Amino acid sequence: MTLHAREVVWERGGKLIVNGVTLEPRQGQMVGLLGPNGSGKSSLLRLMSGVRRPTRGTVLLDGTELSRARRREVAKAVAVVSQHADTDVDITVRDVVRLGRIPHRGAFGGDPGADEAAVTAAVAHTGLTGKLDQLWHTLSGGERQRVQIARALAQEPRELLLDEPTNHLDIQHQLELLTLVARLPITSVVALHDLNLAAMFCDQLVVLQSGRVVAAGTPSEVLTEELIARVYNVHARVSGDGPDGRPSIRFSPAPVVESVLAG
Ligand SMILES: Nc1ncnc2c1ncn2[C@@H]1O[C@H](COP(=O)(O)OP(=O)(O)OP(=O)(O)O)[C@@H](O)[C@H]1O
Repeated sequence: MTLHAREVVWERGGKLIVNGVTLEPRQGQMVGLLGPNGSGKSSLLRLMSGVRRPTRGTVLLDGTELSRARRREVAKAVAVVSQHADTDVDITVRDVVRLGRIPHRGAFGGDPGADEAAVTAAVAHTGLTGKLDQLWHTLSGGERQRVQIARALAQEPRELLLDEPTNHLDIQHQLELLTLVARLPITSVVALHDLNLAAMFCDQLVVLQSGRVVAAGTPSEVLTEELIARVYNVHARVSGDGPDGRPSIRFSPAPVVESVLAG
């Protein structure tokens, strides 16, 4: 069993932002959530993490509706890395990563040895060992993103929800992060904009458009020239010469409108 969304609908201001989405990742898989800006990826992740409740449909954790599950059990099982984590408080990298251990603390405290081991491993995996005492607000955008990922890893979740985790990272850290997530023995759902990274790392892809699933399957099944043209409105060449024969996508520049060039 794992974290499943069944026919979820989320309505705001009379608009169906998520419109009947079913997402049932298999245990241990990495599922890429694709779609243009505003297609509902972040909203769906918020429904799956329990931050928002669906208007209709259900999100199930091990078969129990998320809203009925015990908060601590959800917090232990599901870790979230959202796009816009920020704080003005003077807090160090170590403090932020330690926040991931809160769900593991019972009424009589947790296991300090296990907490420290989880924090140390998470920090090492994300290449932050030298930065433990640095203040959060002095970090670069990419370093902050890695700290949030370290916090999620320190939580030792079974399910990991990541909203565009690579958007501030340089190419080395993008590849390292997705390699790490792909190798973790947990289920992950990752919203991504980079179709080549999605093709390279994900087991399954789900494509949203206007809140609906318009394609789902393996990267080779989903990432076709026809789908990319239809959903993203761009021309692309797709070949099978990515790593392990996965799709590799080469985009054509967009046609430029003369009036834009004229300023
Ligand atoms: N609380 C809200 N109230 C009203 N509209 C909302 C709310 N949250 C999101 N939306 C709208 O829902 C749509 C989907 O937003 P969402 O952030 O889920 O898209 P996304 O696919 O993650 O986009 P991006 O790729 O740009 O991050 C957008 O049009 C957004 O303006």
